[in-house]
Amino acid sequence: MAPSLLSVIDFSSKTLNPKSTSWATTCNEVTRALEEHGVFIAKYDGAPQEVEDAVFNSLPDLYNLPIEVKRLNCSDTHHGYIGQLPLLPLYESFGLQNPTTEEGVEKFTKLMWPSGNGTFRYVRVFLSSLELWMKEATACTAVAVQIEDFGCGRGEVVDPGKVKIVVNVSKVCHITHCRSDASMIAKSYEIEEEYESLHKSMVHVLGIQKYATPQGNDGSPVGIGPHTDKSFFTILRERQIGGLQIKTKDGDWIEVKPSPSSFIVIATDPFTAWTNGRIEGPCHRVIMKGDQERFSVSLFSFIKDLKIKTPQKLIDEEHPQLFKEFDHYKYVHYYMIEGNKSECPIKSYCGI
Ligand SMILES: O=C(O)CCC(=O)C(=O)O
Ligand SMILES: [Fe+2]
Repeated sequence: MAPSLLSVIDFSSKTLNPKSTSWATTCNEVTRALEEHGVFIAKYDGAPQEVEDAVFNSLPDLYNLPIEVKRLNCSDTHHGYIGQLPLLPLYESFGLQNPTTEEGVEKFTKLMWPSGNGTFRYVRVFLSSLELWMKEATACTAVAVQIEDFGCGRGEVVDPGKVKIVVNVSKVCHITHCRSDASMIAKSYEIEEEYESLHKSMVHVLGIQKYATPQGNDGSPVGIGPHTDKSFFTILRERQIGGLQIKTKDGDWIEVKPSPSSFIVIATDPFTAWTNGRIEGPCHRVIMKGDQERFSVSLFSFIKDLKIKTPQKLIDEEHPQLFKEFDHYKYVHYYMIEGNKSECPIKSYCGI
């Protein structure tokens, strides 16, 4: 196992000041980390510990429900309940649709606990703090892509003036929670226009994963096997157990060390296509060790009713277009049906 070289980037609100040069530096760090490993650790203390405890403490209750109740969580977009898979005996997961809305969490809670569950509602509180941050993180990535577009390479100092409009807008979102300022971006840069429309078409699913401990001495420790994510972006939180491993471009596995107030941000297949291959979704897996079961929650974003298209500005003679535009849900469906047999499903699906 290679030592962990993953970047830890501080997103706590004090350092997120769009007027300061530290914001532009953060954007650069994000780009570099994502270009290198497709993943980074985001320090963010905006989700209060009690809320997080409430969320994770309510998860055993969810998994202790009878199997026929768990199976009530079905979905036509492959985000229902998964469990009892002979090839993945340790793994179970739920997909909670629209988790950042009150209705989404309410609907799921009623389905699982018709007479209510007072604790589970904290999921929404937890996610609203996470969602604010996620807006910043994805905006930050868009800014980073844009910086590259201005010809500023790795490690160079970025002129903050160039990223001002985008940065200000994302901060406004952070404060007001609204996106009425989109036209500002649309006027400025082509890539921002495309990013904005993607952002408007973004929906979320909360993945709630449980990994049991391996059975007996010869039980396989594989919680979930090597895969790349099919969401547009993944933000993951786990509970101090460890076990997530990321494959580097050299083929080594890096263990992601659990740490408090941290989220793991993972690029994905659709993100690879959107950035014209600049940022690749990394292969990752979960290997269980020790005798504690493991829970994790992941905020997966998806693009609905709008094709994902590489921004024109990321295509030139040096960077010819690598992917055709595609529908995100059709790609997910393709993956579930046949793409999972391919070495690189996004290339097989829409590669040029
Ligand atoms: O639980 C984890 O740490 C990873 C989960 C994961 O990779 C996924 O759900 O796609
Ligand atoms: Fe994953």
